[in-house]
Amino acid sequence: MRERRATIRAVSASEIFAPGLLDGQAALVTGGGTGLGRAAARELIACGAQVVLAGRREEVLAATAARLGEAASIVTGDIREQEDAERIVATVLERHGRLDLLVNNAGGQYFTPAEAIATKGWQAVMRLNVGGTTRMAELAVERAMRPAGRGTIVNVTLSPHHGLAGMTHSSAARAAVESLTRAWAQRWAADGIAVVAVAAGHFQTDALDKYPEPVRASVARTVPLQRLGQPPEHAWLIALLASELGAAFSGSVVTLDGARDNWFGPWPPPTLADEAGEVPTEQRRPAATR
Ligand SMILES: CCCCCCCCC/C=C/C(=O)SCCNC(=O)CCNC(=O)[C@H](O)C(C)(C)COP(=O)(O)OP(=O)(O)OC[C@H]1O[C@@H](n2cnc3c(N)ncnc32)[C@H](O)[C@@H]1OP(=O)(O)O
Ligand SMILES: NC(=O)C1=CN([C@@H]2O[C@H](COP(=O)(O)OP(=O)(O)OC[C@H]3O[C@@H](n4cnc5c(N)ncnc54)[C@H](OP(=O)(O)O)[C@@H]3O)[C@@H](O)[C@H]2O)C=CC1
Repeated sequence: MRERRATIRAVSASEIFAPGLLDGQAALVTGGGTGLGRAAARELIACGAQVVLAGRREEVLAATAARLGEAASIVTGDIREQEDAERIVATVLERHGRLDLLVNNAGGQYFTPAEAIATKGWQAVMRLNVGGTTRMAELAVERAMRPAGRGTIVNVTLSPHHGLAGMTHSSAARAAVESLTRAWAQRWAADGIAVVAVAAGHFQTDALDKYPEPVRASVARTVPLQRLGQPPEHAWLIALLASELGAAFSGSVVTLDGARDNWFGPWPPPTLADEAGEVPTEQRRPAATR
């Protein structure tokens, strides 16, 4: 069996963790087809886990799974919808009979001044980042982790510790996820479940292409390391938290932001505002790709 796996292995061994760190584990990564989710899935597989990638776009998930090999499989669904979320968790259990790790990675927002956020836009960001994250966590606990008496939930958030003046909806949503992480860690401790949040700074994924160019250009220069985070660095932290050490972090928010946070300074940002004080906003994704 070992030999067979070696011949069909699509993901090379972890660069930093011992082989077999996560052997036998089943993981669910929401938003696993792209960016940080894809990198996490790759590292979890490199450490021995079986990984189910969830998201709304089948072609994106399928392309990633093809690159990751047979330890990866996909399930489509929208985590904002209860039926979809239930089906996602049920699919993991049908395939693997267990769910050891939920990486609650699907999330996002758009960049715009607070006063320009429509009620519907505020609700859209809350439904995804707070509602979707909560729904997935509760389903994973009820259907898989509590019955098994073990499990780990990693909530991927973006670090809002200075407040996100250009994304106030996400600032509130991510702060809520941090608070929920602490509360869930207490609530589910007796069930053997660890809950941790990873508060990320700026990582070089395709998703950053959607932010206004002047914003992107200025960011790397303001990180002490003078560079953006790389997805494998984020993925290594996810794998570490999936290991036995994860339990010791339960209730913690681990900040991985190069000491930059996602925001600092006044509004409007002097480097972005034009003479009238206007700041570039974000274009919407074309409907077909949303
Ligand atoms: C280095 C660089 C550093 C850049 C600066 C700092 C970056 C910090 C680092 C963080 C990086 C990341 O998080 S990177 C990850 C980014 N990835 C994502 O954001 C992907 C997921 N995001 C999304 O799907 C969307 O942003 C989200 C709003 C959450 C959901 O969109 P949907 O269209 O599905 O939402 P719906 O429920 O249909 O509601 C749509 C309503 O939302 C509002 N709305 C949605 N997009 C809008 C937009 N662009 N401008 C205005 N309004 C918008 C409108 O009111 C819409 O109503 P109508 O007008 O009536 O339709
Ligand atoms: N890149 C960065 O610098 C940072 C990113 N983050 C956070 O990390 C996470 C991943 O970011 P990143 O990889 O860069 O960005 P992406 O936009 O590539 O990732 C978002 C993923 O979530 C999926 N998704 C979005 N909405 C839903 C939904 N309603 N149901 C199911 N899946 C959904 C998307 O797939 P699909 O559209 O097919 O559903 C996509 O795969 C996000 O939560 C992001 O906010 C935090 C800090 C920094």
